[in-house]
Amino acid sequence: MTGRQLQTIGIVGGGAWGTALATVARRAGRDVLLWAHEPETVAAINQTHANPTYLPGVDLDPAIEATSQLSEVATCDALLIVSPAQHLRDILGALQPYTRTGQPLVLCCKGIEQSTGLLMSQVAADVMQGATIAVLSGPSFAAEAARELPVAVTLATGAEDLGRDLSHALHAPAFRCYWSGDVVGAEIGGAVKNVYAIAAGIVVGKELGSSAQAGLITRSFAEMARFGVAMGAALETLIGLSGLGDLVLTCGSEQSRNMSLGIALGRGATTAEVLSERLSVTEGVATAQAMVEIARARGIELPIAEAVHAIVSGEMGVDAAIDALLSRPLRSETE
Ligand SMILES: NC(=O)C1=CN([C@@H]2O[C@H](COP(=O)(O)OP(=O)(O)OC[C@H]3O[C@@H](n4cnc5c(N)ncnc54)[C@H](O)[C@@H]3O)[C@@H](O)[C@H]2O)C=CC1
Ligand SMILES: O=C(CO)COP(=O)(O)O
Repeated sequence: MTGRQLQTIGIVGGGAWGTALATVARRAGRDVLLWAHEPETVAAINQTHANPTYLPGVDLDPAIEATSQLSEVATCDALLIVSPAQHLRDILGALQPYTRTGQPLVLCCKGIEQSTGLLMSQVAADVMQGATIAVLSGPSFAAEAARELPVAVTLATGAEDLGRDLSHALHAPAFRCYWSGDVVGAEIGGAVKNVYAIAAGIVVGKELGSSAQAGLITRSFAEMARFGVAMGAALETLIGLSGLGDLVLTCGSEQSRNMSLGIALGRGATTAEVLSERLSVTEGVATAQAMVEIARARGIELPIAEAVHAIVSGEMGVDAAIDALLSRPLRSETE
């Protein structure tokens, strides 16, 4: 039961996650219209009810329609914004003339804007002053959500009644949203876990063992918590689905594009080699740079994120970065 009219859901972004969220919203009983950047994705969804480029092997409900016009998708009651993080500003700028006051914009991308160091909600507030912003984040592989496997996520907004309404509007039998008032916390967890998933992949690619993997994930969470709290996140949120939950998922599965980049780096590939073979987005690369720049400016110590950035940018080799991490001075665990 929702308090406001959220029957039509517009999805802005026809990649794997946008398409998977379209299937979720449809199963939740909503009318769904998806905007995609590429005309061929729009044609495939409308004509063959599939998105073979970004979400192969999934049959879409024929009631899910696609459009190339932002003006059309903007007529929906709520909009899920599912672009890559580095394209968010341009897409919102193009969408802005068609949006309405009070229309919820649910940001589903996970990253920090590289050129400004802004979080996704801050980019949205910059482009669309006064917009009604929410964040959907948490452990959720697109292919699993689309196959109707159980998924639980965080839906964060400043207004609890909107969080509750959006959570109900997107609630499908296997898709659960838990609402939260901590927008910054929800987006920081989702953004920075991508950086640590690259590190976890390097551990696998270098065959450093299960003990190293557990140690790395735990120290990564310590960095996530230090960074997040300094940026205004609540620790409770970082311990939840959008923080620890997503860190555990993406540091533990080769399905993660970020972790699989790390595995390839650990086996000797370069970032450019791996990314040149991908159409899909690997958010941790740009976010690593944004994150270390923020951390340096604010005096937040993030040795693992620094190491990931040094490796993906080519400033340091994998072996040298591992040596540097292992030779850091000993310290109290909770410092
Ligand atoms: N795939 C997943 O399992 C999940 C992804 N996300 C997040 O969702 C966001 C989108 O990721 P995916 O849907 O996986 O994307 P994807 O990697 O499947 O596809 C790339 C997307 O980039 C778009 N794109 C490429 N060039 C563009 C341009 N110049 N302007 C605008 N868009 C352009 C494509 O149209 C496509 O939608 C990311 O921030 C990701 O972290 C969040 C949760 C799960
Ligand atoms: O965010 C995700 C799962 O929650 C997807 O992770 P990757 O982008 O690393 O594939």
